Amino acid sequence: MDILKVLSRGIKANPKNKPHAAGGTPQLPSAGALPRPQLFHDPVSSRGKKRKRRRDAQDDGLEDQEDGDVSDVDYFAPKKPATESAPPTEPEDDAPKKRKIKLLDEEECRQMLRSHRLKFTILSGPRRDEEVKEQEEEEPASKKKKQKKDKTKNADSKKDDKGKKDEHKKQIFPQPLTSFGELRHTYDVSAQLAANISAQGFRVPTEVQMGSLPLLLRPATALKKSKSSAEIPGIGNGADFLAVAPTGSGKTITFLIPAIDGVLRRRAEQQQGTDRDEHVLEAIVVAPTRELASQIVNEGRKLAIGTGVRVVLMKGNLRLAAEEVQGGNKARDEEEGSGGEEGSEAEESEGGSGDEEDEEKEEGKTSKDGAKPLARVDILVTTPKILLNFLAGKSGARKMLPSVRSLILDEADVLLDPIFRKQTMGIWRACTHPDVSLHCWSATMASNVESLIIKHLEKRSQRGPDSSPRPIIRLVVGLKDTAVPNITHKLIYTATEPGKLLALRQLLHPVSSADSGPPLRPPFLVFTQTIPRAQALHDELKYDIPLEAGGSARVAVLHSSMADSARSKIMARFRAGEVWVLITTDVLARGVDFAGVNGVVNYDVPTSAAGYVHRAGRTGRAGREGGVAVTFYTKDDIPFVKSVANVIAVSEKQAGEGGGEQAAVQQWLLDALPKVAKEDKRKLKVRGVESRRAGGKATITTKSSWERRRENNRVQAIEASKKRKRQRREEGRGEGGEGEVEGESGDGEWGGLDD
Ligand SMILES: Nc1ncnc2c1ncn2[C@@H]1O[C@H](COP(=O)(O)OP(=O)(O)OP(=O)(O)O)[C@@H](O)[C@H]1O
Repeated sequence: MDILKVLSRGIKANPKNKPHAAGGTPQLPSAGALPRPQLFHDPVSSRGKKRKRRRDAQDDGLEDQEDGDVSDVDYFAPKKPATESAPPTEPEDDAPKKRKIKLLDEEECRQMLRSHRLKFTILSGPRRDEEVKEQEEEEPASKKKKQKKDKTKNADSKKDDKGKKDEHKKQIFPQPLTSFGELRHTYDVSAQLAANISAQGFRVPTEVQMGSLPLLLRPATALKKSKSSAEIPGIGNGADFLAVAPTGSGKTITFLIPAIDGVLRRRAEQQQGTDRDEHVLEAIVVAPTRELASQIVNEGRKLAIGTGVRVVLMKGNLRLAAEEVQGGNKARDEEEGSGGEEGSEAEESEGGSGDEEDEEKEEGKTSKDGAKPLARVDILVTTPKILLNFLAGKSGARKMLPSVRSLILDEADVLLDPIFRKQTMGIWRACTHPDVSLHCWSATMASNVESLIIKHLEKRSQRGPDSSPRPIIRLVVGLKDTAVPNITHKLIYTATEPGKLLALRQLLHPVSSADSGPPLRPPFLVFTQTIPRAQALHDELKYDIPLEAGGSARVAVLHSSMADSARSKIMARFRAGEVWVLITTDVLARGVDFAGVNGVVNYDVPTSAAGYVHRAGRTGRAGREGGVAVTFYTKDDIPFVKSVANVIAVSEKQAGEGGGEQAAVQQWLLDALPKVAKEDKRKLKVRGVESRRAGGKATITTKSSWERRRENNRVQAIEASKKRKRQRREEGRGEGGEGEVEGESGDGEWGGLDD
């Protein structure tokens, strides 16, 4: 069925839209035939060396397939849930045999990393011996200075800190992963894990995979050819890691592969005759919403098929192996953060509250059933609060998770934002293994969040002699972190709210609206600021799809105050292509991967630049081109639209389309938009545009307030006229039936207009 044709509801076909008008199979842009998962591949001419294409990589046949036809890939197929019992895709014996691969020298690494816009920086780390000496010599002097000048104390220590950090901020050039085949040959991952990765059908690693996997799997091998790495103390113990990479760039498998590999390796080291039934909780992945957590579990299970590694979603009734300690950490909790202080709207917008309510209900069941057997878990995936509830324990006792070696924060910036900070820090503190590593992932990372991570990691590394010192390494993919370079952006001004709804309808019926922006083809996501607005928009749009095309079932709404089961059903229907227009709040803005989504509509402007990046990033996944993000703004948004306009301008620049007539954001607009004060930005992030909060202009309708008032007056006038008629009739009856006609004119009907 031609979706576009049906949606156009019989309007004459625009000859410009030939393929669809002709009734041909629609080529849905985001499901296009040539997904290039790599976003950047610049020619690098510096230092006169050209990138060599290695023989070994060609042998794997992976690079050669990069440009192959993948039109057979069905992006609308529902995501297959991974089941534990599924047979291994490739038995160990049939897995590719290991081959030795020559490592690139440092200059080759540098060239290749630069060409893919990968930048590794050491943010902090243990000092070299000579540095420690130097610092000790300086210390007494700086102490005196501190006592002397109380006022300048903070400024001085900040300067010192900055100096120290800068000293350590050096770049490194680890081996890039040029093909997935290298995981087995060079980085020694298990044959089964390698087979599971290959079964996913990925052909080339994305940039974040290219950069991170060698370093996270085998840091010693990844840095073997790097002369500068000899000067990085502690690198042999691995690294705490921060990765900032574009939306849809495959971060999920990038953190899951090392987590699964870590479990398998330790098993192999500890018990030679591996007992597959013994499970020790080794890694925790924290994600902000239930939808994202379930998706990660599903991805993890696909990678873990046949390895014996159990990837489990945290539930309220799950009992984990934990160590109980007396006395709470209340004081520290309070000191750490202001969890929840930002108010319910912010929690809703990030999916905090709704999930947690459901989880709390489940938790109720747990407490009655204390004797449940321990869950068999190697890798736990959780939202913050449900795990924290488990850890909180009763009567002052607090549970710790000493076996956890790796804490992974997906969407780390939001997990360390005040909304979730207290909960996330609580989980981090419960991971008491001296060598626990922290890996943070996101498409956006504000500098204050990065500083917070560094501060806590540094504090932690000073804890005691048991912990092995290691550096903190940051990887940034791309020129700037706040961009979505591979999609088309549109910023559309409508003077009023009703105008916005009309414009959205035109996008739904693109044939009739040649100049209302790019045609949007279903499926697409529509984001609103609040739950009431999402519901109201759903009410407005649900009858827009004709019955013969599926009618109201094609439009759905999903938000955090819905029951968990309803949310899951809608997710499944959207993934299966049954729902074409999904109206939602920021609960689906982060992490959720719908491969076939062609467009994103910001019906309400996102409340921050990061918010825009994540929403827009729901389309154009894995480098697919053709995705469109349309953002509407009205008068009310003008004070806040600059951050979104900036992201669009940067995205176009990264894509090499900056400036010119075609740019979605012209320079004059950037210049004209007012700058937002810091305090207003903060308020906007927390509360959104004030007038759209419930009680303000939460209602969504095509009618202007003037029209609505006129309609209301008309109804009242008709009522009044009828009443008068009745009265006169009664009076006439009393006075002999005179005067019935007089006064029955339209005067009454229009009389209410001036009130
Ligand atoms: N090497 C690859 N080649 C092609 N597709 C890939 C590759 N790696 C991952 N993918 C696919 O890319 C899509 C996006 O991946 P993923 O959800 O991990 O992105 P992400 O970086 O976490 O995005 P976000 O920042 O939005 O959370 C998924 O459908 C995944 O299966």
